[in-house]
This record gives sequence, structure tokens and C-alpha cells, in this order.
Amino acid sequence: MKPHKHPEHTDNIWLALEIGNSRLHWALFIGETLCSGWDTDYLRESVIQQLAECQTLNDLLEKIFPQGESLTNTLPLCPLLIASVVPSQTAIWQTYPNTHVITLDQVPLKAVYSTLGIDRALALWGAGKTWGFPMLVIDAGTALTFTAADANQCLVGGAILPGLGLQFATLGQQTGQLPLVEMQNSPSLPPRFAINTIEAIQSGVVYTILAGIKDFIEVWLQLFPDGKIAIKGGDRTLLLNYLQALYPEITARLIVEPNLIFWGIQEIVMGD
Ligand SMILES: Nc1ncnc2c1ncn2[C@@H]1O[C@H](COP(=O)(O)OP(=O)(O)OP(=O)(O)O)[C@@H](O)[C@H]1O
Ligand SMILES: CC(C)(CO)[C@@H](O)C(=O)NCCC(=O)O
Ligand SMILES: [K+]
Repeated sequence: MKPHKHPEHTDNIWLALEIGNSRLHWALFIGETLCSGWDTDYLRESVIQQLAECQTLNDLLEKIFPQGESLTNTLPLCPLLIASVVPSQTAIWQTYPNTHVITLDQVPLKAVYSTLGIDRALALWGAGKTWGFPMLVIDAGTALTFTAADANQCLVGGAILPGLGLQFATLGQQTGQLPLVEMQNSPSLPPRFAINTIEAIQSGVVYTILAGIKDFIEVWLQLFPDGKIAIKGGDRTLLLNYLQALYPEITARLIVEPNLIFWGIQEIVMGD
């Protein structure tokens, strides 16, 4: 998706950038309103350096979308709020003049540990402030993560495992005779007991991830019977379709929201 709105109130425009392990996620805000969100690949370092020379938001958006449409009006460069879990990328983006990198100490979540990923903290904060605590966030991204906070907005903790794409990739790359299985966007589940290699890999990865998600949700609801659960990340739709087929009651409880990190950033930037 590309920005298509033509903002009228130009003084409170800002951009949010989430630097993930696979790609970039963008949001264009006017004040508290998220006008547009979109994903891109990583940008080449030379392109990022050119951003520093941009005079207007229009120039900037043209760099971010070389083939994209641009805004009609000429707006000054706006602030860029960055949440990154890729330090080498964060450094490159500092060349943009109006950059603010969000750090863990800016997230009001209590009892965090120092190496907690900023994406996990922001997504949990955004979800909890929007739908209430206790909150469990499932991020089906490059890594699949569970991150939870109690009613006092204290981190309960969580878990990290390789995401769907990473599981397929490592099997293909680190073995002698397993093929690289592409992410199947087919909504139907693979056969449980497969009799060919590709479906055996699909079965193994998909059913164990789904069983793992179900197990974490069940334990979460034992701990916090009125706890809420939100899911985000690039594999959310695929996993939701599968979860719906296998565990419809659990799936009905899930809040699906790709922009949780942006809601977290918005909460912190705009305050209460
Ligand atoms: N167009 C796409 N490009 C890349 N990955 C995609 C795309 N569409 C779906 N995916 C899936 O999204 C997953 C990555 O999720 P996502 O984009 O949320 O991760 P990320 O934000 O880059 O990484 P992180 O987990 O560090 O936040 C991959 O496993 C992949 O299967
Ligand atoms: C787990 C990932 C990779 C998920 O994007 C990121 O949040 C991260 O690098 N976290 C640091 C380790 C932690 O959260 O405990
Ligand atoms: K790493």
C-alpha cells in the first residue's frame, strides 16, 4: 500500500518506520491519525543518504517510492520516528536530519529486561493501551514471539522462536537433501501424515507452530482468564486461517492488528 491521502493540515505530519529483520514497515500520521501504512524492502544505503538532502516531504516520499505517486502539495520535511531491531540499519537512518530513534526506556511498560526487543515492547504497549491489559501479543514475523503484560502493565515475559519463513529456510539451507519450501499461501492445511518431502516439511513446521501457539494461548488464559490476545506480523493471515480451521474457539478471541507497533509509537509520541 502506498500513501494516497493528500494531507490538508500540514504542520503535524510525521512518519513512523519499523525496521524489522526482513523488511521495513512505514506509517504516515497526521497528528494521532494513522493515514496510511505500507511495507517496503530495505533501502540501499546510497538512497538513505540522499534522504538527508531532501528539502520536502514530497522529495522524501519519492525516494521511498521511486515508482510511487507523490503528494501534490509541497510540505516541509517531517519528523521520522524509528523503532528498529536491526542496529546496523538504525545507524544508516541517522543521516536523515529529523530522526528520533525510540528506545526501551521511553516505553512505560514496567519490569522490562534490558535486552527486550523494542518491537515487542511497543507492540505490547500499543495493544494494551488500545484494548486493555492483561495483554498477550503474538508477532508472527521473521521471528515468532509471544510477549505479555499483566493488569498492572508489568511485563510477564514471553518466548522467541524461528518464524514460519525462517523454519522453512533453515531446513532448506542447513540440510543435504531437503528442498527450500516456499511459503505456501494456500488457505488449506497440509496433510498431517505426509507421504512426500515437501508436504512432510509443511506438516512439521505448520502443525508444530499451530500447536505451540495454541499451547501458549491456553497457558496465558489459565494465568489470566480475562486476558486479551492480539496478533500481528507478516504471517498473521496465513496462521489465522489455519488456526480458524483447527481451533475456532481460540481464534475467535484473537485481535488481529498489523499496526500494533505504530499504535505503541503513537501512544508514546502523543502522550495521554
Ligand atoms: N511481501 C512479503 N515480504 C516479506 N515477507 C512476507 C511478505 N508477505 C508475507 N511475509 C511473511 O512475513 C514474515 C515476516 O514478517 P514481518 O514482515 O512481520 O517481519 P519483520 O517485521 O521484517 O521482522 P521482525 O520479526 O523482525 O519484526 C515472513 O515469514 C514471510 O513469510
Ligand atoms: C525477537 C525479535 C528478533 C523479534 O523481532 C526482536 O524483538 C529482538 O531482537 N529482541 C531482542 C531479544 C528479546 O526480545 O528478548
Ligand atoms: K542477530
